[in-house]
Amino acid sequence: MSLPKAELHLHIEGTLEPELAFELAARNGVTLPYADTEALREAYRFEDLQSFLDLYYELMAVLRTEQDFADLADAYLARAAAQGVRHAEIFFDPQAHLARGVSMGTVVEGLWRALGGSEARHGVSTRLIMCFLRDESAESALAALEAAKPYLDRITGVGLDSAEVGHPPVKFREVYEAAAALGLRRVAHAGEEGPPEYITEALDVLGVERVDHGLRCMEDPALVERLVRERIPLTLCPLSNVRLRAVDTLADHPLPAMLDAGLLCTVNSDDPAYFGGYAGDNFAAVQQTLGLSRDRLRELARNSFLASFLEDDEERRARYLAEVEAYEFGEGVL
Ligand SMILES: Nc1ncnc2[nH]cnc12
Ligand SMILES: [Zn+2]
Repeated sequence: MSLPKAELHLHIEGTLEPELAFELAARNGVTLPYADTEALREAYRFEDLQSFLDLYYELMAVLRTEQDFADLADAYLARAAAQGVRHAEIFFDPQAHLARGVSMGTVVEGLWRALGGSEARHGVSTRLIMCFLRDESAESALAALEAAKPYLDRITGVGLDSAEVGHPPVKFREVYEAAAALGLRRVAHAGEEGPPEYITEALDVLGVERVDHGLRCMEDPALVERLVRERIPLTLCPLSNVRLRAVDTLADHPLPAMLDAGLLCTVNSDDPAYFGGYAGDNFAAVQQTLGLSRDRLRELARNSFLASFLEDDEERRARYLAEVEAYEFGEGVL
């Protein structure tokens, strides 16, 4: 058995494994500019966030039908379940699909085909969070929010992702106000490549309840103190940080210092098909390389459920938390 955990920072488009990419390309008559899965994997050497995003958006061309999105999400849920994920709050990037002529309905209905059966098939409860692309305009984000209105019973919240530097949270003030008025929960990527000020702005201007990454808060002690005091969860993604060079090596990752500072940290996979591992792989990597104790690992698992949007199902949250406390570390994968 694996350590029970919630995954709170996961881009469903970032779970597209090379094998599925080629299968969907064949199914949809799309030609990929790579000879085979090996050649594609060769392209997974990133300099920074942008070099990853270029490939991430390019490969989305294979996602065209409801069934494609269902197959993508079902494959993720199977992998996540095998690594102890009991609850997943899943990001998707509607603007990247709308721009290719794929409708919001196709995306949401397709994802829902997998998410709706996830508890029965995989034992994983789910939530869906639509992200705005911060390198696109606020008007484009508002149009995506408008297109999502018929599907709001399936969408728990909004997020903000894509190229961070030069696109501060304040650009999306009105969009987040509109999302809040619709009853949506709010999160945003901040402090991955961008400065600590973006984290403060996401909290103060966008009203986010959780910060995705938030790594660079460590450059500002007053901000760390505030995040600790207000119990703001951070969804860290250690293997992503190494692959996108937010840290030099995993051994340099500030996770232990962040936990020592009292921050409410969680460990997640971000875009596991591209960054070398799913949720359990990220836990195993930080255990092995950063030497986290079992108490720390249990704390990370506990935090993941505390930080999750399970307010509408506190009974379930309590059950998951009890599973974390009862977990016995052994030979199994984390
Ligand atoms: N790590 C990341 N940062 C920003 N945008 C993303 N979109 C997918 N993965 C992302
Ligand atoms: Zn992310």
